[in-house]
Amino acid sequence: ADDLITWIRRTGGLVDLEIGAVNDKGLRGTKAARDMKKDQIAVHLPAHLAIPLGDGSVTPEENTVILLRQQRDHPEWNASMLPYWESLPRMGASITKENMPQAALHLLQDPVLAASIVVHNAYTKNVFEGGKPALIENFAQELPGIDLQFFRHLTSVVASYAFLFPSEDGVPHRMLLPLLDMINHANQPGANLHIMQAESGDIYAYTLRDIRAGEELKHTYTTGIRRNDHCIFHYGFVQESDTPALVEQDLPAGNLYDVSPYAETDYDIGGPLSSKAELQRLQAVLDSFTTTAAQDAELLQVQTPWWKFWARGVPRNDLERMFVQYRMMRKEGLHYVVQKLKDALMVTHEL
Ligand SMILES: C[S@@+](CC[C@H](N)C(=O)[O-])C[C@H]1O[C@@H](n2cnc3c(N)ncnc32)[C@H](O)[C@@H]1O
Repeated sequence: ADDLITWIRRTGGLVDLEIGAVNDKGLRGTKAARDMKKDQIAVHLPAHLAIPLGDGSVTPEENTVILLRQQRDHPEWNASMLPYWESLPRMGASITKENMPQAALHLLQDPVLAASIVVHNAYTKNVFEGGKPALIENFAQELPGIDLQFFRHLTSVVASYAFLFPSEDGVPHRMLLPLLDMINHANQPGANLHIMQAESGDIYAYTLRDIRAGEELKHTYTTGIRRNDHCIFHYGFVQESDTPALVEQDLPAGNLYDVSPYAETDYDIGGPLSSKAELQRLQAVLDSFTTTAAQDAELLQVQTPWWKFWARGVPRNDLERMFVQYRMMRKEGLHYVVQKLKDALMVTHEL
């Protein structure tokens, strides 16, 4: 952390934050080093430290090939970026759709999300094996030393660490941004930082409100991850929310790639989704699970006796616990909305 911060300062940047563990699981993130006022600059990253990748439509696999070629073709630049490469997560520490282990996917109790992860895993492998000849025909020949496992890992990092910014030509473009990619995500209104690119190309992270020393700094990632199915798929984590929330695919017109135009408030009395048909649809989703939210909560209890580890369905590591937590929170969201709908339909005498 110190090397990275020193390097950025030495190369013309400004850093006014700390890097460290931000929760009891040791998640790495950033914190305010002192009390900060609204509109203060926490990081100024000079344009020359940004690593440009493809435009917004380019896949993480293609961006990874772009990055590997850049490293190979510009050895001096590659060496100068060493503090950044060293700050990136080691193999096994970044888990997303590109490299998520498949054996435990059934714990999600979400066949659509599980299948999409399997398909994406296969796509990454296919690119590595030359299935997209226009991109790269033979990894071993062109980029010796890069095996499938490393390609999956780097693609996962590129997918979950790159930033997407609007540009003057109207085509958004992606970049890797040292240090700024250590800042974790929060949905609005939980974020306290905003990251933007100035006309000069320099990038700034500035405070959205007053922040106390030691508070974690968070910004809202530009890849939409408001809901947990998107969050697991693209970033490999789940977010807790104050009120139980639905996942994207449980909302009409929502799926893993599209954001639904609806939200929980649309189930309020008189709202566009306040109907008996919606109640039946959501109740059917809830009834389709093989465990209840309460049973899931029990499985997640930390003091699981060792002998229960061998019982079927008990999560045995952080990834498995996250999968169980995902399905538990999904059910809680469904319960919450089903109850809300029942109340609304009682009032309007539709139930
Ligand atoms: C751009 S990185 C952020 C820095 C990262 N925590 C690290 O140690 O390098 C994105 C990754 O951080 C983790 N992450 C980001 N926001 C999070 C949050 N609110 N809760 C838990 N993990 C989060 C996820 O693993 C995600 O894929």
